Amino acid sequence: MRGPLWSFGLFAVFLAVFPLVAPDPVVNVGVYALIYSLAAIGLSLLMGLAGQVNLGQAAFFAVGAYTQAVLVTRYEVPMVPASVGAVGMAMLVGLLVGLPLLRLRGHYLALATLGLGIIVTVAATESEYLGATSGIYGVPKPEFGGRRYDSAAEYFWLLAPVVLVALLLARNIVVGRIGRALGAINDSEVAAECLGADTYRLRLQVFVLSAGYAGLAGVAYVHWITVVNPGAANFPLSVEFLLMAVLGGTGSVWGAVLGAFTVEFLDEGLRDLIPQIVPDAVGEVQLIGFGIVLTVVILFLPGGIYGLFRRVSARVSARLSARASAPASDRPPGRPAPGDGTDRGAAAGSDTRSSDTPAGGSTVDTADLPPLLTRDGRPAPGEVLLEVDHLVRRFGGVTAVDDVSFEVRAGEIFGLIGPNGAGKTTCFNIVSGVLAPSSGSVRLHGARIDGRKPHVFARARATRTFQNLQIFRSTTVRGNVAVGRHLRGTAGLARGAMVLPARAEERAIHRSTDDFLSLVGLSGVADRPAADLPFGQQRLLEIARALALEPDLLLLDEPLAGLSGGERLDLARLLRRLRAGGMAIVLVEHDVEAVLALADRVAVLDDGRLIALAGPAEVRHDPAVVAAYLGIEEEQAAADPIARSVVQGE
Ligand SMILES: Nc1ncnc2c1ncn2[C@@H]1O[C@H](COP(=O)(O)OP(=O)(O)OP(=O)(O)O)[C@@H](O)[C@H]1O
Repeated sequence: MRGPLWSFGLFAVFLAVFPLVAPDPVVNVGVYALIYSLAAIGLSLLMGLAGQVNLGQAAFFAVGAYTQAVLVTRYEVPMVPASVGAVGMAMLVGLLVGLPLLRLRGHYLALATLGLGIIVTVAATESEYLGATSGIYGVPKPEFGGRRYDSAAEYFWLLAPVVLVALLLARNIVVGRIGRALGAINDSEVAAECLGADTYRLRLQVFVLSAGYAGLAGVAYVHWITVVNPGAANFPLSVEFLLMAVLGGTGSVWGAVLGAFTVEFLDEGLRDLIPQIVPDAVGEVQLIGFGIVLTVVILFLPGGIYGLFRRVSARVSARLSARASAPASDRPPGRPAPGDGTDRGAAAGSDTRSSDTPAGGSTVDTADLPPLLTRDGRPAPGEVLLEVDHLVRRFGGVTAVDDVSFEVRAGEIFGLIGPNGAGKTTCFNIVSGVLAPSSGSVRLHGARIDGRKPHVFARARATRTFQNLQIFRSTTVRGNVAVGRHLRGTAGLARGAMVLPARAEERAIHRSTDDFLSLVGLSGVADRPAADLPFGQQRLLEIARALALEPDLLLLDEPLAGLSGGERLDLARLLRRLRAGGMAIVLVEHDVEAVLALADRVAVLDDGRLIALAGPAEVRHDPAVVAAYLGIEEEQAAADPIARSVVQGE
């Protein structure tokens, strides 16, 4: 989807040369391909980035074309300011449609946009002002500097820079902060939200932008054919845009352009070919052949033409680099120990203010462990950060959380334990906004957050990891951590599209990802696809990604599960250093001994109810806890490696 910048240069050369070498009828098809590619780029952004399907892209195309035609012919507005108005109108309609619909899940947007196409077609047909079925005639060919762009070659050259710029802006959005967040949402909406990505807002922005691209295509269209009629909004054209995006490869801005050229030339070729095979073939019969070819291509090229190109080039470059690095390939990637403080991760902690105040009421001596990720403005250790008050959550007849109350203070590790099905994860889900409570409240930094979305939780400097891993599988290890930096960046759609203003921020994000990866010992695999990591490393990656948010409150759901012995010890040490830095950590963990060794206070849930809340020593001997767990033995504690390491102050 990203595509190197040199490919823009290559494409620019192609666009410059094409009208010189191609015969006029072919250039004419090329003009349509360029016009439609603008609408397809918008659709591709919407489908690939926002994961939404629009079956009425032609409606926005028609809104752009009609607005341009009205402004130019009825009000004599010059072409360029009129274009701004036309694109703005398409975006406004996109905003009005998207505002209610993007709140809904499922395929409502696709259905509603299908309806929008019909509404625009009928409205244009019935409106005398818009010329009814005949449409609006007499839109002039563009004229700049006394030159009229009325031949196919001239119009092609006029459009080429517009398409190039549109392509470049779309590409910048894809590779920047907004594209990264939307890609993460497609992989795991809940995880992206918990890192601060506001799904609704981001999808709405892309939908409006996509409508703007279609509006621009409408402007280019109406100045080429000099007339617009209700057919501009019809369903077959929307399907054609859809085919361009899918055939080229959804989510790839390059794919949209490839798709537009392929569909237009296929269309043209089939128009000539099919009458030779079926002599009386007209209109729709020709389209059957068109449909068959497309179906075959889609069946055998699920990633579209651009996907095929990427797969082939990835295979070739993998072979070349394997050949080049054959002698050194046996070396394992460098992998510093998690939280050992000797790599760049130490810098992430050491360049912030040092803290000499360990957790209030800590049972563990952390004086020997340098604090990590301290930050100015964080509540002082011991101050209440999270207040959970009489929380209840029912699922039908099951009360998963039953009147649970507790507080978590800055600078403490708070254990939340209980047998299977006790309600621990449900508690996490409510606190982090993934679920709304049936009753009760959650306050963070004193403000109520229950029932709000997870991105609100993240904005309040809190985040979480997941019992069932929620890795962003379509990106690299580093890409995952970069999403964790979403709220530490500010580049929106507009600034992200102009790559230069956002460049400094992107560089800073890139650099900081190394710091967070080194905290969990994953620097050596930073550029590997996240999906390729073994389970334990994926768990560590989720922790690094959560730390990238620099939270005041961190909820960890079974962080030790799947880790090797060494990794568990390293993670335990990392958590103690984070606590020393003033972070509050809530730990849900089945390894009870590890929790009792690490935590300052422990809450025990059983069957949704809070049966104990005290220091680890008291919890260990609490009769209700002992009954729930069928006994917690002292010998077990002595044998537990994390417990031993804590006692020894390692
Ligand atoms: N979405 C849901 N729909 C229906 N029941 C649910 C749902 N989520 C949780 N539950 C039920 O709520 C109860 C508590 O589940 P929860 O996952 O919170 O427990 P837990 O303590 O995290 O368990 P474990 O340690 O096994 O992960 C269980 O009985 C579970 O079946």
